[in-house]
Amino acid sequence: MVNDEIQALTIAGNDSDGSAGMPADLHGFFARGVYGMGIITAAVAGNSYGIEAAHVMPADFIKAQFEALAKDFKIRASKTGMLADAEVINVVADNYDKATFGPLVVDPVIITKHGAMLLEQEAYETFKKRLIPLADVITPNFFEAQKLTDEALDSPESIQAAAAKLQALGAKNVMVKGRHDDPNQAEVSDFILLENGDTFWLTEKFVDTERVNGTGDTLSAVIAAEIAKGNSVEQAIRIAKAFVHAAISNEIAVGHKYGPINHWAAMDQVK
Ligand SMILES: Nc1ncnc2c1ncn2[C@@H]1O[C@H](COP(=O)(O)OP(=O)(O)OP(=O)(O)O)[C@@H](O)[C@H]1O
Ligand SMILES: Cc1ncc(COP(=O)(O)O)c(N)n1
Repeated sequence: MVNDEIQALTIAGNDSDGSAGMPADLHGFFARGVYGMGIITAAVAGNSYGIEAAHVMPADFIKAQFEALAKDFKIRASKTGMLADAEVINVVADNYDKATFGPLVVDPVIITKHGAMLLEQEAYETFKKRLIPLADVITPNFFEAQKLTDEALDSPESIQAAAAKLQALGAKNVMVKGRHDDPNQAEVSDFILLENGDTFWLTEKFVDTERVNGTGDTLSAVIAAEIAKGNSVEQAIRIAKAFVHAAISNEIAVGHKYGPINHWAAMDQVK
């Protein structure tokens, strides 16, 4: 049998409530017509109120997952999510071979919207040194871009400067996601710096909802899925932004507090 269905991989943590981490990534892959695989790095015990406990996978087990996949599949693009600590970052960087796993989208998962730390502070330098140089695309949110660049992001110019710094650290393409923590804001704008130096802003209406778990996970997964399908990085980013916006704009009633986004609606609305 020919091994030619389009295959993509997420290297991420599982969130038990399905709203974020690997489940959100796999929903994103599925919605974009790509077969999804997952190397699990950690698991969190979470629900729509927050995260209650976390467990990190042993490094040799993470390595075993890379080895198992490398023997069998033709993966066209991958993404990273929660990496937890320096040991996990090192094992991912040691085993990430682009010829086998394709271009890499790095979503620097550092802290959840609701304040749970998903990457140890001692691991930031390892993340910069080992993971950012592997990134074909990096998608920090506002807070993560500040942490990784030591820039205070308080103006469009400072956001552009932070993106340039991340590119200087080795990421080919950079998407710095805009703030969305003011209920009175009208829009959310993300800044994109491409490998060839081109830049643009992507702006959408701010959606005032608490159901935004897994937005960043889904965005980076859809970027990986679209790259796997052969789209350019710019096309992949534009599709992912439209997909996540549609998913945020159509609430679903799962959980009592901070719910997941709606991948079904996005699947119908974004072709
Ligand atoms: N309330 C909102 N209204 C409109 N767009 C939003 C809203 N929240 C997030 N976005 C958009 O969703 C995308 C994901 O960004 P976000 O900043 O939520 O990622 P993140 O914080 O990394 O997410 P996660 O914590 O799930 O990893 C971006 O394009 C962002 O502009
Ligand atoms: C395993 C895992 N990975 C990533 C997130 C980010 O999620 P959020 O959308 O809540 O910030 C999460 N909550 N859990």
